[in-house]
Amino acid sequence: MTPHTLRLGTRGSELALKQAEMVEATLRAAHPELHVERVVIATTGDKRPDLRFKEFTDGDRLDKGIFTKELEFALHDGSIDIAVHSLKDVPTVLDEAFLIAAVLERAPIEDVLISRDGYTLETLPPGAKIGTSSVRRIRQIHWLRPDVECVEIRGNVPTRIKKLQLPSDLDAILLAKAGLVRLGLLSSDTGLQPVGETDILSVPSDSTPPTSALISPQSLADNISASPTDKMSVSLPDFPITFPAAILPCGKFLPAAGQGAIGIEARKTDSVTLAYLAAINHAPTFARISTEREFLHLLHAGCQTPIGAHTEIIEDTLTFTAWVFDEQTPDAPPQVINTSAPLTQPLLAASQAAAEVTR
Ligand SMILES: NCc1[nH]cc(CCC(=O)O)c1CC(=O)O
Repeated sequence: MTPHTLRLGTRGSELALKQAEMVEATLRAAHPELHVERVVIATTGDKRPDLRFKEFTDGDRLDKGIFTKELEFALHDGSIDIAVHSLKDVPTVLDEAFLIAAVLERAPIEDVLISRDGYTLETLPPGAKIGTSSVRRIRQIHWLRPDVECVEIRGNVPTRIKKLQLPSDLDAILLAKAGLVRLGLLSSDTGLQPVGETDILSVPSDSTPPTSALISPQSLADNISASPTDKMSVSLPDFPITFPAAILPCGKFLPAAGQGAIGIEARKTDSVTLAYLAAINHAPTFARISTEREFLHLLHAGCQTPIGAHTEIIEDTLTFTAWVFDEQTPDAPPQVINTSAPLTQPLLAASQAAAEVTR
């Protein structure tokens, strides 16, 4: 019998191809008999790297699907069976013929500040210029550090990193940790060690004081602010400069809905494909992204709306935090919303949160 072939549509960026590879590997592991064929499709967002996000319009409305539309055309005409997306780029309202049928296990969801001089959000000098085109990142930066300036940049992940090279008027850029990890560009700074390890090693073996006495409050503070989990570096192959990178913890800086998740879109009527996908879906990730995307949907928001969203699963409970910035009032602080719901009811955490938003 000839094996069943599943045609997988993806964008052609380095990150998209990496993510397509991950989906292919997961499908093959679950279905060794399946033949997966890759189809690379350029999207409007890829074809016009010169345009700013605001300049993509569909009729007179902002085009929300610049990285997804062409993949959906191919799903429609049957030239592909599944479309692989960075879920945060996928509009929350899909064509009624399609659904997000599965997600892979989520990567880290944080944003990362990459700079030439090893800045953190706190140590950026006044007047520093930060490259990002995301309204969510711009509003959070403006709120947390009104004295620094955001500058629009576009391009794929490596292109943006290279924009930090001198002569550049950028002091830092913001990117998602997920993309850096998937492209293998992020590494821990080896000079930094976790709290405890260095101090304990320096103790003579014949004395055994309690470990707490070995670490002064100051060294603890230094270690916490420079722990290897939040101080890292970014380097590109074939590029001479390594840039320091600071991970922005989710308690301080909120990611986008769906950040770090890879979504697989399929035709609702294609039961054969849906069965293949059901077997690879990562249920906890699916619950989390369902809350995050439903919240945006209820607020009629897209990826170009200034909203930060963060879910966590704690035992059988899904907790949700959202920061909603008012689009009309650039200096206003966000509304901060916290809800939780049973893990089995992710949409409830979203509807309760949406009901709390006043506007
Ligand atoms: N809008 C671009 C985009 N879409 C997904 C990612 C990164 C991977 C992810 O968040 O899943 C990026 C780049 C970035 O924000 O740094």
